[in-house]
Amino acid sequence: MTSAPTPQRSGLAVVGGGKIGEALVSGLVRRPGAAEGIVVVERSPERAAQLVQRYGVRSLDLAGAAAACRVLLVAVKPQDVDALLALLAPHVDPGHLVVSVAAGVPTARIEAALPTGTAVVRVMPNTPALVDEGMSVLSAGAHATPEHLDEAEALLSAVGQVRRVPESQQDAVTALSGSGPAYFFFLVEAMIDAGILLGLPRTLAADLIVQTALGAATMLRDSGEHPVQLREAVTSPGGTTIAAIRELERHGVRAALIAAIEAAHDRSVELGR
Ligand SMILES: NC(=O)C1=CN([C@@H]2O[C@H](COP(=O)(O)OP(=O)(O)OC[C@H]3O[C@@H](n4cnc5c(N)ncnc54)[C@H](O)[C@@H]3O)[C@@H](O)[C@H]2O)C=CC1
Ligand SMILES: O=C(O)[C@@H]1CCC=N1
Repeated sequence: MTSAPTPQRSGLAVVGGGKIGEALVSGLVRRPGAAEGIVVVERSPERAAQLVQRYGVRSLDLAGAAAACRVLLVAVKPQDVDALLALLAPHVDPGHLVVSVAAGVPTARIEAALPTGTAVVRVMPNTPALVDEGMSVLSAGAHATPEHLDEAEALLSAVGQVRRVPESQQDAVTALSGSGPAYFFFLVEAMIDAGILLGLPRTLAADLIVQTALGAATMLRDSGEHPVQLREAVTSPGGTTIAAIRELERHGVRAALIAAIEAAHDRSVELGR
């Protein structure tokens, strides 16, 4: 008996057009001609219409998207993944690659809900994909080949950097780079508040801090120096910076950051159960 031929498809379906779904779509459509190959599947019709209007992508239901697209990118909340996979499973065949960005959810749980042998790649992206400065970290499921990983990497490298890790490291990755942008935004927000306390206009305080964050991030990336060296270069003997650093240490900011990131890791593990 010969099995039915696997359909040849191209294209990407983003299932779940929320915050990260939009960040990925917005970056991916910047490639010339890409928008016509991108489909969104969104539970909310209003949200679907918004994404179609903003990015020129198509909106289809799950069956239509699975028929049209090779890569099915699952971007719903971890709590909604099981319900979604139950709806998706009847439409998945060996010609598909399923990519999940759901925090914490192991590839084994996704594979168990889909036809036996389905190729699954777990990815932790982050929202700076919106500006092509994303950090996406990939892990292969049991049936994903190096070619599947290459395919997922090619997709995500359009919106920033890509790394590969064993899946056992994904909860830590989620806590660092997945949630990471929020920590920096929080820090920036607090620093702007400090400017307000010191009597600066809010717009000036924001301009000073955003440019300082950008400059510091660029130095971290490009100087080849360790963060400690860069911080020491700012910290003049008997000066202003050491007065601030002493307060940061006195308030346990280093320990607070470590504890916060550990809490994010633990929540990722919990979401995966
Ligand atoms: N927001 C972020 O920075 C990141 C989020 N993630 C992961 O991405 C996933 C989505 O997160 P967000 O975008 O923040 O959530 P969100 O709540 O903004 O978006 C989820 C979207 O999925 C849609 N949806 C739910 N069930 C659906 C279904 N059955 N069919 C079609 N659409 C459906 C919802 O209407 C909503 O628009 C989560 O699993 C999260 O762990 C991963 C990395 C970063
Ligand atoms: O907060 C969350 O659960 C998601 C996963 C990583 C970033 N946002």
